[in-house]
Amino acid sequence: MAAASFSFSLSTLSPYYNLIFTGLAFLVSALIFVLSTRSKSKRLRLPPGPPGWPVVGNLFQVARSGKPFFQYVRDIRLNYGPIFTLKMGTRTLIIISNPDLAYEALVEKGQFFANRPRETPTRAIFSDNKFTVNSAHYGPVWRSLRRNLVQGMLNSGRIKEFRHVRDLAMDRLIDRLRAEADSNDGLVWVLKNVRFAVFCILLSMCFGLEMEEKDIQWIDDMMKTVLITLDPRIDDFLPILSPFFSKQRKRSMQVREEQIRTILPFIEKRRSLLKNNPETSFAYLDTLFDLEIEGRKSRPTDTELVSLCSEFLNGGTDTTATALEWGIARLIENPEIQSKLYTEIKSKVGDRKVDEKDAEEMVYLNAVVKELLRKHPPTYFALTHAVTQPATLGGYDVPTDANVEIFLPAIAEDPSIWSEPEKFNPDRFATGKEDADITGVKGVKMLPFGGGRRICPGLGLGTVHVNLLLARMVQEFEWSLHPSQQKVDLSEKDAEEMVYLNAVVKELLRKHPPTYFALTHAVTQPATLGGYDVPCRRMPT
Ligand code: HEM
Repeated sequence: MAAASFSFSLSTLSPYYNLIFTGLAFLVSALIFVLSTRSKSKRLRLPPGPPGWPVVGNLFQVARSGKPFFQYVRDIRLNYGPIFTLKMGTRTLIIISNPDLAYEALVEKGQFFANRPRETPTRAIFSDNKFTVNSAHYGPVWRSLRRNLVQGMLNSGRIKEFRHVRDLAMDRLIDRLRAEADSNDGLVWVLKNVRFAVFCILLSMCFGLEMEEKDIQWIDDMMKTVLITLDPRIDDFLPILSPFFSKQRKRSMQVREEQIRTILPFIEKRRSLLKNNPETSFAYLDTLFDLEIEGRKSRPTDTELVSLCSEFLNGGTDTTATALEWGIARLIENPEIQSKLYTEIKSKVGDRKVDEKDAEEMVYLNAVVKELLRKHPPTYFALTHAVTQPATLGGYDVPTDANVEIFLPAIAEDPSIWSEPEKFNPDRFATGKEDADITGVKGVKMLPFGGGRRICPGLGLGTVHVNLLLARMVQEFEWSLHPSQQKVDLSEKDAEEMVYLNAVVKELLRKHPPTYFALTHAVTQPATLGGYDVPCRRMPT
């Protein structure tokens, strides 16, 4: 779901530094809270962690480190081991970075670790008080919503029914890339284009309506605004400061109203389409209108429908686009892998367009995608889990109000389960020398879709999208670095931005230039661009 469950960065915090210190001086009532939590945690045997300050815990240590949160976690785990505690204001984070502990939590003790922590007030506004699959407590509402999503929409039969939608979106994506390259000296913005293609597919699956491009863009812009609004704020960790954030709360309410105003007309359109033409082809929304929720008499309200549709649209958009951007970057960095992949596609389909059935059967393609998801899980932290009742993990206590975070890169980098884990090497899977069950059921080696009872229900659809997009993009174009760049930027700063999807959207639009990759169009003869040789291998079909 759009992805990161928890994000925290210096830039998030620094503007509030003075405010917090001043605020704390006269918020004496906080002491009551401190005393009560301290006496409670004394009785618990929490995993070790850096000593924190009263009230704020480790909040400022993380901020002062000047590192992105994921980097702070990466470093600090060397001191505190595979399970440790960070106190972020009123929130207790228990961070796991070891496959056995992840297995213990998600599989062996899956029924206890299947909850979500309490939501921030902003998140509660957008989930309509935990009425989405992702946000719902582990209980009857979650069961009803998840069963409906999986059985009604994300099972393999249903996914196949929407094949024509994907084919159309792929053709449009290729056309857009080509047009952008033609008008821009061969440069294209991978993330933006792929994101839009996936968004179109999900939109069509959700509403089943013909939409004009301007409407699609309008909804997409709205969704991005929502993601930005959901960015964590300091008062999420220190609710006592919330009086200082009334402006931001007001803004959240406005964005929510805007979201409802944007989505509701399409819900109404679908309602009337179903009424006038009951034979019309199926859409996810149809399963929601009359959905019976365990333990509740009423059907979902209009605003709840808005939240559920938004969840569907957001769940697989940024995650898939992020995977693809990493994929293209890795292929540029490793031309021999790109070449091998192209050869496999060519020998499988000749000059015909590669389709998803072909993609399913291609051993090397599947190996590339698996290696991609191992090396670059689109979310660095599998979404935050919480326990339904006090539990233990690795011999430590886990209280019900703790956020349990699984730090996925640590598992991908673990030399005890992967040979040369730092290397991007699809052959590890293609040759069968190494393998992994990505659901984690048979043992945890990689968890790009999370695991246990809350495992991503879009695993099948997400995999189809990544496979098909990569296959089509490699079949149609040869990907190479623009001459203005010396090497592919695979720095973890980018990775961090990709994890924190809210930030990606914001940062990419505001600060960063598009990710520029050059497309080569000539094959019959070598070409030059800006005075440099452009390697040419084939003509786009
Ligand atoms: C490459 C694509 C995708 C990736 C990498 C991905 C990743 C994830 C991850 C890591 C989780 C957290 C699992 C956990 O809590 O342990 C998750 C949950 C979820 N994902 Fe995905 N996802 C993808 C595509 C999709 C798609 C296409 C949809 C729906 C259209 C979707 C809908 C959801 C939902 C609803 C949840 C919450 C499940 C629950 O709480 O029960 N995802 N996803």
